[in-house]
Amino acid sequence: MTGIEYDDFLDRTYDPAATELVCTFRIEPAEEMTIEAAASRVASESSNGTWATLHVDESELTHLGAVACEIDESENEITVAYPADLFEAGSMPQILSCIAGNIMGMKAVESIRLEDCEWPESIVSGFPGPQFGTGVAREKLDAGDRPILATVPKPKVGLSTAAHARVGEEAWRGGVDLLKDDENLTDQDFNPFEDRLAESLAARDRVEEDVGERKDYLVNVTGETTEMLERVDLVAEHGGGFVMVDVITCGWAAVQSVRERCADHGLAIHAHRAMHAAFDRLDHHGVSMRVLAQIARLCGVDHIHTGTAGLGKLANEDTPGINDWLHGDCQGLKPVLPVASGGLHPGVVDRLIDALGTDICIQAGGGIHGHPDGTHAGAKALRQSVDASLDGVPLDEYAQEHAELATALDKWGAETPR
Ligand SMILES: O=C(COP(=O)(O)O)[C@H](O)[C@H](O)COP(=O)(O)O
Ligand SMILES: [Mg+2]
Repeated sequence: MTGIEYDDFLDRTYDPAATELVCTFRIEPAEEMTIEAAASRVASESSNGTWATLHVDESELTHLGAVACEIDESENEITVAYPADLFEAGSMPQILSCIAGNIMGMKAVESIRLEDCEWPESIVSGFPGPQFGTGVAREKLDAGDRPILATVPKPKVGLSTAAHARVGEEAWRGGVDLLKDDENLTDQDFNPFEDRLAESLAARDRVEEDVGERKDYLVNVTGETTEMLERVDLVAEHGGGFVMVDVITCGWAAVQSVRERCADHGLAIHAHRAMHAAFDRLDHHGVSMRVLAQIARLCGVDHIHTGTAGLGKLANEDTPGINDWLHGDCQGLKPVLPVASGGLHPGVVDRLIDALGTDICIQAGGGIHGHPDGTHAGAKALRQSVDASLDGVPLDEYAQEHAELATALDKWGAETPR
């Protein structure tokens, strides 16, 4: 018989093996508890320990205990190494039930935030990663090396199917690459899914024919999983190239199913992150956007929203740092295209590209449809602001020869909205 206690999960001299999943947490220990004691409880509860000392027959036990191995008292940061055998291959729900499960509500910590993960090959190999990733700019669209431009019709819900498709057509003709549904538009009576899909893709085909640039539609397939897979099939039947999924509200298991079905059809996945802030907005508790983006990449989305580096309407974590991770190597997975969205308009595009580079998608709703001369002019203004930024011409100078941009700058200046 052997006893398993909290102390067994702490070893400050331990050097994690390359096969282990290494997680960084920020923790606030409970009152009168040392950070070492709290760290060992985190490692214990998230692997194979519990609150009581256990007595187990060694011969019947696989050693799967995690080790709290680094503790930075000044930052309240701890590192925990998890043996690969703790995890079921290719199951994101099971991984999260370990590393972001009970520990999030454990009384041994006042608060706990999963900040970052280092994903070993042994775990990554169980996941597909993106099918296209940043390659969509050239494989599915004609964006070349410039940022992909996308727009979401506003109001976000309530437009009829015909109005929605018309707004999309105007935006495509004005120069955006992608029409996108909003996160809460799925299959409601005022704008049914299949009608919207058919009408929008018919409009896309007309525009492609006329302007000679490939365009596409990020149609929101979000729903119950079986329903969602049927919607994915419909997108393929109607000749679409992308689906959009609200990945946090659907859950990662559903995203994994959608990824598999999308591979059958060669469809790319645009990940909207509505509800992410419930996990990541507080800097001392929850799961960071960095980790959510990592999970999304493993599960295989091609685009994911990561914020605007503070230039939009929503609070952002470290957008440049997250984007660097999405663009960088992760055990050979394809890179993911980061999407900047939420309160963007032509007047902030130069600073956005300075902050995030060109390998991004720039998505604007109000910043296009709120243009005083309407959607077509708004789309032209956004494209002009990108062209000016890539040519290194100040926006106000470029606006002297580009009326749509001039009107947008008159309206919004370079302000960051709230
Ligand atoms: O509706 C919009 C953008 O509309 P608008 O351009 O009118 O603000 C997007 O759903 C969110 O901004 C997503 O934000 P994030 O990318 O931060 O998840
Ligand atoms: Mg939205």
